[in-house]
Amino acid sequence: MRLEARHVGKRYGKEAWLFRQANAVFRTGETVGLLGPSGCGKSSFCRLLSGYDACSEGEVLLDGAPLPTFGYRPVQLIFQHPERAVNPRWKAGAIISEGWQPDEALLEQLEIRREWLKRWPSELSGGELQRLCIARALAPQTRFFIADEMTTMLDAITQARIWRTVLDLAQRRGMGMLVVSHDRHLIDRICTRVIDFHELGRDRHDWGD
Ligand SMILES: Nc1ncnc2c1ncn2[C@@H]1O[C@H](COP(=O)(O)OP(=O)(O)OP(=O)(O)O)[C@@H](O)[C@H]1O
Repeated sequence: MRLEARHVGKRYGKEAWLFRQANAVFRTGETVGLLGPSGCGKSSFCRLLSGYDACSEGEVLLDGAPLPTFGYRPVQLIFQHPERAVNPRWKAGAIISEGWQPDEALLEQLEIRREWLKRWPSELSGGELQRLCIARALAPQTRFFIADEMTTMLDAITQARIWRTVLDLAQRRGMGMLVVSHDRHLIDRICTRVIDFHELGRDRHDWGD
């Protein structure tokens, strides 16, 4: 499968364009790293790619067709801030099984404890909540998995364990991965290709506001 950003641009309200004419193609089976300085628009780009936000111009295509607007999302995004990705009025057990029922083995690999499932999001740490979000996003229908600073809030050992689990699943299922991180060491270790956000094929001279 192929996920494509075609002449994509984003601006918030009447603010200046954050980026324009961004082009990129991602394929299932590859793990791509996305690098760029803080504030350049990487998270915004990921939200467009996963269908969580609308492009101000251009389009995102999955095998040549627009992303589905209902049902389970084939392009899953793990946000940098998990507390913004969950419904605070749902208990963890309902959150995790929103799109599918993760199996015991996955919960164990992500070190998710059963008792967390009875708690409200506000009763969980950022790292615990992030692991629930990761499990929620790993349904068999996920074709692309976008990790936006996914493990920043976790300790090194938990980070390594989670990446091993996610990468192993990605390989077995032939998922496509897009990894956004300021950790160059992580990107170099796990990615098959690295792209610089500023090199997504846009011409800064033609922006205009
Ligand atoms: N919903 C929004 N409304 C208005 N401005 C926004 C919104 N989301 C992001 N921005 C602005 O867009 C710019 C880019 O933010 P974004 O989070 O996409 O960058 P980033 O490259 O992911 O940064 P970082 O590496 O620090 O996470 C920032 O100036 C941010 O304040």
